[in-house]
Amino acid sequence: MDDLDLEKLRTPLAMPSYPEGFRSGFACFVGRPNVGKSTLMNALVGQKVAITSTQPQTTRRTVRGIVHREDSQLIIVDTPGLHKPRTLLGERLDSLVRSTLVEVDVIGFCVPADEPIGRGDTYIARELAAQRDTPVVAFVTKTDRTDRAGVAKQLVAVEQLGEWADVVPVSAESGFQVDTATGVLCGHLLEGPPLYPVEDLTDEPEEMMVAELIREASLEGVRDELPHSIAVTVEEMLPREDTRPGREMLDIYASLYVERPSQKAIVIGAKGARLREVGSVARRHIEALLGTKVYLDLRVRVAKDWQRDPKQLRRLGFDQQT
Ligand SMILES: Nc1nc2c(ncn2[C@@H]2O[C@H](COP(=O)(O)OP(=O)(O)OP(=O)(O)O)[C@@H](O)[C@H]2O)c(=O)[nH]1
Repeated sequence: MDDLDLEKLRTPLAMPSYPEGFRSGFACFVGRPNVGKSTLMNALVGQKVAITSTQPQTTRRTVRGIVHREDSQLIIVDTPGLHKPRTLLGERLDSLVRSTLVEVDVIGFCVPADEPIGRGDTYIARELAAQRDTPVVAFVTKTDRTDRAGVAKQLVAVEQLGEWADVVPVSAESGFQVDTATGVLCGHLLEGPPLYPVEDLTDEPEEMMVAELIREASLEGVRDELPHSIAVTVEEMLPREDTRPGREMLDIYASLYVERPSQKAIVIGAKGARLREVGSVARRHIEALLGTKVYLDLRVRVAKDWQRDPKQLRRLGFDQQT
């Protein structure tokens, strides 16, 4: 325990062991609205949907789901811009979309089996062709909505739209080829360790996410002074009672732990100014991610040398990763 390397735990969150040849990485789904991206993603992820912002890479993205397999871990990221037809079908893809397409290891391009290919599909296909460094798997979705001949015809049509690493027919509704879809995507990941521990994300994904957002905000500007000394726990997350419809509010009580009183002073700042800023930045991010108004009660506590104390580590949620 004493030799626990927290840096390692964080990026990536370490798991005890993983099989040789294990693959891990990121994917995103693109396609015009209503083609079944979200449904397919949920089908791939199954029960293990986890919304989190914990981000082993440099740029923060919202993780929509994580597919855990024995031989691989596929992390599906969400790109807000990809869901906005105006952005996607407009004159250009915005930079967020472009940067996501470049950052992920594999892109899933969705075209429904039961609709003729239209301008929207062609436009996206052209844009994807420009992503030369990232493999694109084309999915012909909603195959349950047409017959075999219809699916075959659409497979040919999609094939001709661009240079795809694979073209896979799939139905999220019936489950047809869902495992194959996962397998094909995972086949494009690089060898590497799991980036997220299974239990953490399935247990309390939202608390984890909130804690991570607070930790991120608290490190802003003091990374050099307090590189690994801050841990955050979320004590309680409760919907506020007696709110009027449309004015729902989530009360979040969180503690921010530092190791020494001197660090506490840094985090709090002169007359509490820094802590207020941390709270307000974190709150904005939490609200954006959870889609609800948030009241954030943030306390700074000193947990003396928490990095060296097994009990403290357990309390701060690091025990499962050792
Ligand atoms: N029959 C059938 N319906 C599906 C399937 N996949 C998705 N749908 C339906 O198609 C509609 C659109 O699915 P979504 O997953 O929301 O599509 P999307 O591409 O994420 O849509 P946007 O969020 O608007 O971009 C929903 O009504 C789904 O229930 C499928 O495999 N079979």
